[in-house]
Amino acid sequence: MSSNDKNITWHHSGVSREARQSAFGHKGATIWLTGLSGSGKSTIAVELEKVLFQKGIKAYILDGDNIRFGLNKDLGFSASDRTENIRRISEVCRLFADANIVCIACFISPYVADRDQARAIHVESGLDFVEVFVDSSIEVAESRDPKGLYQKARQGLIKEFTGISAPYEEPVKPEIHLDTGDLAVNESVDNIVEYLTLKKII
Ligand SMILES: Nc1ncnc2c1ncn2[C@@H]1O[C@H](COP(=O)(O)OS(=O)(=O)O)[C@@H](OP(=O)(O)O)[C@H]1O
Ligand SMILES: Nc1ncnc2c1ncn2[C@@H]1O[C@H](COP(=O)(O)OP(=O)(O)O)[C@@H](O)[C@H]1O
Repeated sequence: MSSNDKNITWHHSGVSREARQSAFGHKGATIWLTGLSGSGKSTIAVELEKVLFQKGIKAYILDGDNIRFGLNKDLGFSASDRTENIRRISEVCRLFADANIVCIACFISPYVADRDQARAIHVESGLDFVEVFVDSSIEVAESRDPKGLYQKARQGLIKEFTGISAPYEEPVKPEIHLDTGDLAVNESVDNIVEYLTLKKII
């Protein structure tokens, strides 16, 4: 069903993107962190948000666990629920980026097609989308196990757990690839900040 079949109309803002960029002194964008549970997405996001904030850049984290407390509390971890989770999040990220915020999205987002769709809706709106592969081996992620979830998954207490009993499709061509088994948190953050600077997003 097209939008017109539903009798809905797109309303345009009276404030241009250029005016927002000029007022904020930087662009909006979505930094999309993808990786296994325990790979370091949230840890890197928190440090990145602090660094950006200290530079006067408007940044905000959207994190998988948090979003699942509210907006997506109706969704579980089946493949179709994960796809719907990422679809909704992608739309929210687009709104943040359009509002000229640097939106830091931390979601396992295990499927290439879902991440490609997230990228596509940004590109069609003329917004930057930076895919960051937060890469650690399953062994490293499991040894960290900050929430004890791998242990529960191994015991069969959590079904469809990513990396154990559900798939993770690695990014094909991410803008940034961080090996968190090798890089310290501040080095990962520096990598992202350097990229944003190079691309004149900040
Ligand atoms: N079955 C299963 N598989 C993976 N993760 C699980 C599962 N059940 C609960 N959790 C917790 O949910 C967090 C992942 O949510 P996401 O919204 O990022 O997942 S997804 O992108 O829809 O795959 C994930 O957060 P992170 O550890 O920060 O990645 C877990 O805390
Ligand atoms: N180099 C590193 N980069 C990121 N996290 C690391 C690193 N080394 C150890 N850790 C630890 O690994 C855990 C990663 O957990 P978290 O950030 O919640 O991952 P995710 O959000 O991907 O599930 C944290 O306890 C963090 O302190």
